This record gives sequence, C-alpha cells and structure tokens, in this order.
Amino acid sequence: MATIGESGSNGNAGRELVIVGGVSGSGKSTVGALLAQRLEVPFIDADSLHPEANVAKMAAGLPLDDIDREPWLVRIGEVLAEHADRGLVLACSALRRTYRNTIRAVEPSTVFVTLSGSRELIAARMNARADHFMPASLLDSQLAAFEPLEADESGADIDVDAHIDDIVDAAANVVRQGPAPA
Ligand SMILES: Nc1ncnc2c1ncn2[C@@H]1O[C@H](COP(=O)(O)OP(=O)(O)OP(=O)(O)O)[C@@H](O)[C@H]1O
Ligand SMILES: O=C(O)[C@H](O)[C@@H](O)[C@H](O)[C@H](O)CO
Repeated sequence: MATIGESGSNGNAGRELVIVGGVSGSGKSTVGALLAQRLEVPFIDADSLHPEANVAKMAAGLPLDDIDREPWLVRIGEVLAEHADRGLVLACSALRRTYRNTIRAVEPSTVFVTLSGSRELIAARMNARADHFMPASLLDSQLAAFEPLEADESGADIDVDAHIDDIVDAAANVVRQGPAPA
C-alpha cells in the first residue's frame, strides 16, 4: 500500500481510474466528487449502478451478500475500463478484498482510496444525513464486511476524522503516486 504525503506524478494525469471506497457514510460521495473536480475527471456514484433490487434490499434494512454484489462489481469494472482514455472517480464501497479483485480483473489499473473512521463518527454523520436510502442500522454489517487494503493492493487508506479539504488533498496525493503498489 502506498504511503500518503509525497506528491509525485504517475504520468497518467487526467486519466486516473480511482475508486473511493469504504463503508456507508464514510464520505465516499463527498470526497469522490471533490477528488474528481481536483483531477479534472468525471465522477460517478456507484450507487447509481446498483440493480434496483439491491437498492430496495438495503432500503429495507437488509445487507447485500456476495451474490447481490457480483454483477454490480463487474459492471463497475466495465465502467472504469470504458473511461480509460479520460479517467474516472467512482464512489464505490468495495468493502472486501475479493470485491476489489473482481473490479481489478476487469480494469487492472484501478487505484483504491479507502476511507475509514470510528463507528461513532460515521454513525453520527449518517444520522445527520437526510434523504438517503441507506439506513444507519446497516452500518455494523458494513463495518463487519470491510477488509482494509492489503500491502499488494494499489492505493491507501485515509482517516475521515479530518476536514474534507485535507481528506481530498490526501486522496489526490495517493492517486498521484499511481497504480503500482509501493
Ligand atoms: N470530512 C467530513 N467532515 C464532515 N462531514 C463529512 C465529511 N465527509 C463526509 N461528511 C458528511 O457525512 C455524510 C456521509 O457522507 P457521504 O454521503 O459522502 O458518505 P458515503 O460514503 O458516500 O455514504 P453512502 O455510501 O451511504 O452513500 C454526508 O452528510 C457528508 O456531508
Ligand atoms: O456494498 C454495499 O453494501 C453497498 O455498496 C453499500 O455500501 C451502499 O451502496 C452504500 O454504501 C450506500 O450508499
């Protein structure tokens, strides 16, 4: 996993393929949209790529399982690959290593920026949020599923107990280091 802080260049400016991952409420959409602006690439929230049945299941308070997520993860890899010439930031939970493997099998140059923080902080942010289909009651299942990046995975984790601007700065630094793991 890359370390945060150095701001080198990956020689891929404007064509970065980035997933901002983490549990529900960790800030993927907020950070992802700002990171995309910073990198001058498009932004997509992977919630918009879920089959309707997945959204309905979560809205009913039931966690998704591996079978529910599989076609969605493949589609996410395809969408990344379709953006290889202009870059893309996708907000996508990508909670487990196997999920990230599925995405990388389709688009190997994907860089993962994962967001993590305490249960208390994320729960407070979820509870303060209005008009979102995801109930805060699913946070524990999200935290249980989350597997941090491993050493051979391209990307880095960022602590979300920070100002949004600092998180976006850190995310941009991770991306500038490029797709190869340190
Ligand atoms: N660094 C931050 N400081 C304060 N509030 C934040 C920060 N990051 C995100 N938030 C707020 O926390 C809430 C959750 O963030 P956001 O919706 O981006 O998370 P998410 O990971 O995309 O969630 P989901 O996966 O459920 O869509 C939002 O109301 C957002 O404005
Ligand atoms: O893998 C998953 O369980 C899902 O992607 C969830 O993480 C939600 O889609 C999202 O967090 C809610 O907005």
